[in-house]
Parts: sequence; structure tokens; C-alpha cells
Amino acid sequence: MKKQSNLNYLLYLAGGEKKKLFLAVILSVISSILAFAPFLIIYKMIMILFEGNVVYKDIFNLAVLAAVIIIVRIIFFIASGAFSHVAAFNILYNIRMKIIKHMGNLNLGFFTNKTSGELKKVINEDIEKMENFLAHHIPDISAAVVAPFIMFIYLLYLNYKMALVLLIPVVIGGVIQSIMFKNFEKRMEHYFTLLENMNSTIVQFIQGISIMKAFNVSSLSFEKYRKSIEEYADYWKKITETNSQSHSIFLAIMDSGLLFTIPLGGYFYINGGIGLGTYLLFIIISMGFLNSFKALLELGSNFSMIFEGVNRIKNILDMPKQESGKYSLSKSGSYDIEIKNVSFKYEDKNVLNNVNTSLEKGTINAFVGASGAGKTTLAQLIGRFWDVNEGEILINNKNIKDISMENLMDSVAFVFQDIFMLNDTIYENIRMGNENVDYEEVTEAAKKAQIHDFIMTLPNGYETRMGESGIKLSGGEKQRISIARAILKDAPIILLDEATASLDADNEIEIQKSLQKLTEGKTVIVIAHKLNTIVNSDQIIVLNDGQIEEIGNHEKLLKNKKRYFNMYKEQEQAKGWVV
Ligand SMILES: Nc1ncnc2c1ncn2[C@@H]1O[C@H](COP(=O)(O)OP(=O)(O)OP(=O)(O)O)[C@@H](O)[C@H]1O
Repeated sequence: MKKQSNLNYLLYLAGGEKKKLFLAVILSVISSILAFAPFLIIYKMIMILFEGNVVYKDIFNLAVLAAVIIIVRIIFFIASGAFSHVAAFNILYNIRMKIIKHMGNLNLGFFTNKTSGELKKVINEDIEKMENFLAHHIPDISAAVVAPFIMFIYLLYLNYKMALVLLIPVVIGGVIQSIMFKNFEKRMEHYFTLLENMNSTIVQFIQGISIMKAFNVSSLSFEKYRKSIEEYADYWKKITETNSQSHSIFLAIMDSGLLFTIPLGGYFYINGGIGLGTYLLFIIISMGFLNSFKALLELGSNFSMIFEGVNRIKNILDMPKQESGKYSLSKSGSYDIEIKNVSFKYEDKNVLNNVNTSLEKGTINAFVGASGAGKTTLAQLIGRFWDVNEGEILINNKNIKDISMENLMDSVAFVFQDIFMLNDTIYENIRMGNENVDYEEVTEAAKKAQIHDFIMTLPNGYETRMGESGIKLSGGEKQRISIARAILKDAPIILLDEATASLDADNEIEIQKSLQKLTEGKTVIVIAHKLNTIVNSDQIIVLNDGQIEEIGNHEKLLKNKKRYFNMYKEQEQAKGWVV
């Protein structure tokens, strides 16, 4: 049932390329029907020889006919392969494009959840595996089913008893195959989970290797990496061991056609049930008849792997698109934000419960609270990284779900800690693909972000390349580049994740200055970790366990003598520590 629906889904993904696949199937079926023709011609020759009245021209003509059929069969076979390969190539390309396009419409949060190892596996490996299936298996399977079937009908007509004898290995082989592949899908599911786990552990291991070394925990992480590989290898060994014995038995049985046709055919011949010619024909046929069945049943193991991959592709493509509204906020002015009865959970985990607050236009609002209180989540909901489960978020009285995603993204600038840098020049890294800005505007933004002077000290200035092949920047420098990006974007709402890492005093001052420029006149949300940086905020929202516990400015919250007061006191005390 599942296989069937996955196959249908794959054919649905094939779209217009189905026609080429269909043609490939037809050509392949004809080619494999023609494969039986030489056997029938040999039969005919034997019959002529047995009749005793041999006309050599007839034998010669039959030999020529056999040669022509073999050549035609080869041509059909090649043509089938050509069509199926072209179709497979196009289908793979289309599926990759479809996934990438679909990912562009998913919640931004999807990408914070999915590990890059998992995505890489689907886009590269799962889709690649389909190439073999589409280019080879589909034509092969069709040929393996249709050609023997047609041949079998002819053989039934010739002699139904002997035709049924041919089926004995198929029945035995089929039973063995079904025992062998009992629970196979479940086993493959587990196998793929282990493979995924190994992939993401490898990616994590490589990405985090420097940090792990610095903390001297590389052996610990290596242990995790080793364990995931071992688990994968052990399971694969187990699957192979379980299957290999029954697989060998299966192959031996499928090759044992003669074991049944010779004695049973001999018995029928002696008892006058069949002529010598028919007896010999069935002996010849039984040597090749089951080859295609063998291929068909052997393909069973590949099916599960391929359909498992199709299932994962389906899971991604089935993820609901984030519906974009149509409304556009006006470009000018600052925006009010209202968070109304908002509740949110990640799958089963409740993170925010009935949160209510207003962020007035042009004000600085700090979200504070213990780690895990829900500060980042609440800020991300405003940028529609996720959609609220209950309640609504309004910008200038418009539900953000009604605002077009493009307009919303234009209206919000994010300055997060995890700064993504393009493998490109500093200029392009600040401009971030915005064709409407010129060099002057970029330098202006860099000046406001207090990074211009530094850029000018580089040999190629704004044309200096960044990323893997280029210059490496410090954390503070990267942060100022990302602030320059946000300044250039000039969005009326700024979501700012305050740096948790300690910066040196110079960098800290520079960043504070650049932030002042960035936030002037904007509605700002700061996810705050260091309270001394937000004492001047217009509003401080203290979150605890997904709920708002206190709201007010610094002075008011100190007077409250509750959570904020305690947090502040603790941080002030910590400042006095001498390491
Ligand atoms: N993508 C996610 N999927 C599932 N759970 C998540 C996800 N992101 C965060 N959480 C969980 O939601 C809760 C709130 O996380 P959130 O990052 O919003 O807290 P925070 O107050 O910003 O914490 P911190 O100060 O440590 O960044 C945490 O328990 C966290 O484990």
C-alpha cells in the first residue's frame, strides 16, 4: 500500500517526463519479447531437422531471421535506455528544483530545525538513487513482467503442463523472497535513521572541530562520531548477514529450471504427452525464461531503499507552505507591534503561553529572562520564522499573516549572532544582493556601523573577498558588517540578538555606537543577555517559562524588586569578580 503510494508519488513527480518513460518501457518490453524469438527459431529449426525433409534454404532463412531479430532487439534496447536516461535526468533535475523552490516557501524556522546533514542526504543521495530506478529499473521491471507473461501465454497454448512446470521455481523463489523481505521496510527505515544520524554527526563534527579542540572535548565528540559510524556499520552487517543466506538459496532455485523441466518433461514425453520437439523447446526455454524474473525479484530489495527516499522527499514537499498575505505596509514611518494572546509550541513543546504586550513605534524593547524562557522564539514569531498557534501579532494593526512575506521581510532587519557571510566581497556582503543601492550608500552604512575605517585598511578595500577563500574577520568585525547590512536595509523594525560572547572594550564601544545609528527612530526588539546594555530601553519585558512576568522600564523594574531586580543584582555582582 505504502509502496504503491510512493510509486504513484514518484510518477507524479515525473510530470511531463512520464511520456518518455512510457516510451522507454514500450521499447524495453518489445526488446525483451524479441529476446525469446531466437529460442522459438531454434525450436522451428529442430522441428525441421526432425521432420527429416531438410531444406537448407529454410534453415538459412531462419538463421538470418534470428540475426535480424537480435539486431532489432539491440536497437530497441539502446533506444529504450536513451529515453529512460533522458527522462531520469530531467526528473531528477525537476525534483531538485521543486524541493529547493519549496524550501524557499517554508517557515524560516524549518532551517533552524533541520540539520544540514539531513537536507544534504535528501537532495543528494535520495534523489540520486532514483536515477538508477528511473533509468534502469522501470524499463527492466516492465520488461521482466510483460515479456515472460506474453511468452508464457504462448507456451500455455503450446503445452500447458510443461508451461506450468516452468513456474515451479518462480513459486518457490517467490515464497523465499517474501520470507526474506518480511519486515524489510522497517529494517530499512531503521537503517536510514542510522545513516541520517551518521551524516549529521559527521557534519557537526567537522563544523565544531575547532571549538571542540579548544575545549579539549574532541575525544568526546569523536566518540559520538565513532559510535554513529559503528552503529551504522553493525546494522548494515546484520542486514547483510540475515539476507545473504536466503538470497543465495533464492538465486540457486531461480537457476534450477532444468531440474524440473528435464525429469517432468521426460516423463510426459515417455508417456506420450508431448513430442520430442516440444520437450527440447521447453528445456531450452527453461534455461533463460526465469532470468527476467530473477531480475524482478532481486529488484525487491532496491525498491524499499528507493521508496524510503521518495518518502523523505514527500515529507519535505508535504510541509505546508507559509501562506503569504497580500497587504503591504507603507514604506515610511515606524511601526507599532502588538502581541495579542500569543501561544506557541514547537511540535509538542509548549514555549509561549498567552503572551500579551505592545511595542510602541520608535521604542527600544528588551526581552529578558532566563535561558529557555522563550525570548528568541517570541522575537522570531514577529519575523514569521514560525506561525503562532494561538492569538495574533499585529504590525500597525495588520495581522502579520495578512502582510505579504516579501513586504514583511523588507520591513524587518535581523541582526543575529550567527552571522552568515557570503563567499564574496565585503561590498556584496553588505549589499546582500540589493541591486538598488550604490557604492556610496554602502560606504555610508559601513561608516555608521563603525566598520568603514577598518575596511579601508584592507589591501582591496570593499573588494576584499570574505568567506572560506578570503579574509577572516573577528567576531566584532563580523557583527559590525551585519549591522551595516541592517542599516543599509533601513527596515522600520529591528530584531537584535545581543551578542553573548564577550567582546573587547574597543569592539564593544564601536558596536554600541553602530547600534545607536541602526536603531534611531525604529521599533527595536533586543533579545538581551547582558542587562547593563539595555538599562536605557523604553520597555523591558521579563519572560519566565513562556509567560510575561514583569513589564516596565529599568527604574520601575528595580523598584518592583522581583525577577529583574534579582537578575540585575546578580549581574552587577558578577562584574566585580576578578578572574
Ligand atoms: N527549533 C526548536 N525546536 C524545538 N524546541 C525549540 C526550538 N527552539 C527553541 N526551542 C525550545 O524552546 C524553548 C525556548 O527557547 P528560546 O530559544 O526561545 O529561549 P531563550 O529565552 O531565547 O533562551 P536563550 O537565552 O538560551 O537563547 C527552549 O526550551 C528551547 O529548548
